[in-house]
Amino acid sequence: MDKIDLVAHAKVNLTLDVLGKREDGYHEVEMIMQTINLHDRISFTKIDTGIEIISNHPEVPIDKSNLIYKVAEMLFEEFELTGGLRVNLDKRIPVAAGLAGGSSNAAATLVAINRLWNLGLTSEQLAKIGGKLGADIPFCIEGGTQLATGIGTDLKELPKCPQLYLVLINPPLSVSTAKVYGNLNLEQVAKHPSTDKVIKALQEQDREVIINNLDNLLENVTLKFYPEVANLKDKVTELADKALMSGSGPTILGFVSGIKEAEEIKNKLEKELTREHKIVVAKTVNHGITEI
Ligand SMILES: C[C@](O)(CO)[C@H](O)COP(=O)(O)OP(=O)(O)OC[C@H]1O[C@@H](n2ccc(N)nc2=O)[C@H](O)[C@@H]1O
Ligand SMILES: Nc1ncnc2c1ncn2[C@@H]1O[C@H](COP(=O)(O)OP(=O)(O)OP(=O)(O)O)[C@@H](O)[C@H]1O
Repeated sequence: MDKIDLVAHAKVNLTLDVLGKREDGYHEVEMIMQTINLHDRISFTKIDTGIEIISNHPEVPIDKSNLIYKVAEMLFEEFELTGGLRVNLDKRIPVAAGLAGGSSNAAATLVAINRLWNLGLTSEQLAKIGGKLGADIPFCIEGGTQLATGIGTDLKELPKCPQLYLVLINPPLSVSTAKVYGNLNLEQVAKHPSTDKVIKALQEQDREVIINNLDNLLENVTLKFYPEVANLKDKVTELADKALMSGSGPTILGFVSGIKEAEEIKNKLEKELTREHKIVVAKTVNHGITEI
């Protein structure tokens, strides 16, 4: 096999709790991660030599700083692979949005190289390698609905989430995940997410309880530093059943009961917000990286 085409999905955090800070600067988290249908398409082709990235998105680096490149380079060295790799990235997931776009691309690269070079690695082994390059990468491989603990790389499969519909609003600003974690003062946090309640609701397939308990502790930092994100959340709160920030932000998610409601909010916000806002209707899916 010389070529493989993969779909790399975005993720949202249904809950995101931070339990403490570790000595290495990273934070202990507890979060329920969920894959959504918004995705990039990536084509991987074996070539004679080198790692080449072609992308349709001006904000995505195509040099060594691309997570795709980092994963490929790491695997080529670790497994002494011969030949090279050309990667054609059709980017649809907004960049630096809190949707794990780069991490998902990295997860796809692990899956692609494993298949193209017949490495025979299991998903768990790929996740372990991916975790060295980014905390969200292991989740993106299998995706679905999972509980992530440790720095986000210890994963436990949860009951599948009942289908949720949402509208994503990505405002035109980049948020640094490191800056958000770096400015978190846990002593000032009044309330932590009810992760256990959401896990129980997943077991009982109770959509209403899930929606009512969606919660992200990092909103304490991002909404404070970026008032425009706080305003956007207020706006979405008025329109959707529940508004929530994704990851470290700045994307705001509006959860609704169906696709029609999501489309209505999208149409309304497209008239009210500047054209630089990316607005996408999405739904939850139960799988991670998939072959086209
Ligand atoms: C915010 C989330 O996206 C939620 O899923 C993740 O917790 C972060 O995942 P990520 O972007 O893949 O994170 P990484 O690329 O590994 O780390 C980026 C930066 O975030 C901070 N970081 C990340 C994860 C973690 N558990 N504690 C942290 O303090 C560190 O400063 C790190 O330098
Ligand atoms: N394949 C990639 N796709 C998108 N961005 C990438 C990629 N590789 C490296 N980057 C860099 O990573 C930065 C963060 O982009 P990304 O879309 O992964 O953020 P994110 O969705 O906030 O991630 P997370 O939710 O995991 O914190 C970008 O500004 C970009 O320079």
